[in-house]
Amino acid sequence: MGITKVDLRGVEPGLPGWQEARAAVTASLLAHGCIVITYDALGQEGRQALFGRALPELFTLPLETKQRNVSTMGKFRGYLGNKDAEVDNESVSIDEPTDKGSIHGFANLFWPEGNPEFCDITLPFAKNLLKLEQTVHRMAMEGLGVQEENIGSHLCSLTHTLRFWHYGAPKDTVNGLSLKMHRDFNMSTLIVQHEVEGLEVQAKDGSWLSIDPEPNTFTFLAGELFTVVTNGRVPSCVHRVRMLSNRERFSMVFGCWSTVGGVVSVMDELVDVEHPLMYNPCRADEYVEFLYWDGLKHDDPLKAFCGVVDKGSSSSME
Ligand SMILES: O=C(O)CCC(=O)C(=O)O
Ligand SMILES: [Fe+2]
Repeated sequence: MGITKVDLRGVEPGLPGWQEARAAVTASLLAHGCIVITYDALGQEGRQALFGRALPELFTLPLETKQRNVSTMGKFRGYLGNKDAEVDNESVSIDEPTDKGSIHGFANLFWPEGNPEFCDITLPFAKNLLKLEQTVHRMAMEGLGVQEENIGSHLCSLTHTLRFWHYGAPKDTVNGLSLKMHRDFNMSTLIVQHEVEGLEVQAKDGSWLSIDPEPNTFTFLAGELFTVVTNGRVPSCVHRVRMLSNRERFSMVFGCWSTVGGVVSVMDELVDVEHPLMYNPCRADEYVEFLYWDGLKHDDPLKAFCGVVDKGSSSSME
């Protein structure tokens, strides 16, 4: 059994096909925190321009140039590099990629004469990914019974990044592990693969499912903040990158975050007698700091950070 794949091309609220697609999206997110989607976000030419030209060019630039990619929005937002570790991967990221100025600012770091092709492709691509992300969030919220006005304010409270990854041919030639297993600590992620396999997600029974790098497919992963807003109903997806063919790989990741300093809370409708409140309101930037300093001390860092303490199990404290 693999992760469900759903075709969201032309699927809009109120049109035929919305309810069936919503049921499939909600069921897969509840089961795995993951869904694979067919969507028109990047045509063949755009795919070739980004994966075939811009990213290979960018990642062959000197390290000092790539390290100019810094973010004012918090830890883990700019250049990330692991080239000296047991894995060979690095990435750069654009804050607010649906803004033309952000994309130009990013391109100018690497192509001082500008790169109109990169900018002209990336802006509409990021806008398409934003629309897809909003569709998936809306489907999950509707599927769980959240009211329209709360869905609207949730969608308005989000910010975005577009991260580009490069993985060298795996150093670990037996297992091909190129990015360690992890949960994303943001709200959600849409992953775009190209030609080279790698993304694997963990099913509930602990087995690993690989996601084919088919063109026009996008993998939506719920992050830990999605678990908070859904009161624990949607698990954050555990995933990793494992490349069994001896090739380099590029991928693109559209990340969704709460606003910097914004408070993330469980949605009212998702707390009831059967589903008592699981998480206290929390700030994502504080969670990132917590993970950075204390994350490794805990099996479930999210619970340690903002989980509601079960009063029944605290009797030894009385
Ligand atoms: O490159 C990929 O497919 C996955 C990247 C990833 O897991 C991440 O950016 O958090
Ligand atoms: Fe990830």
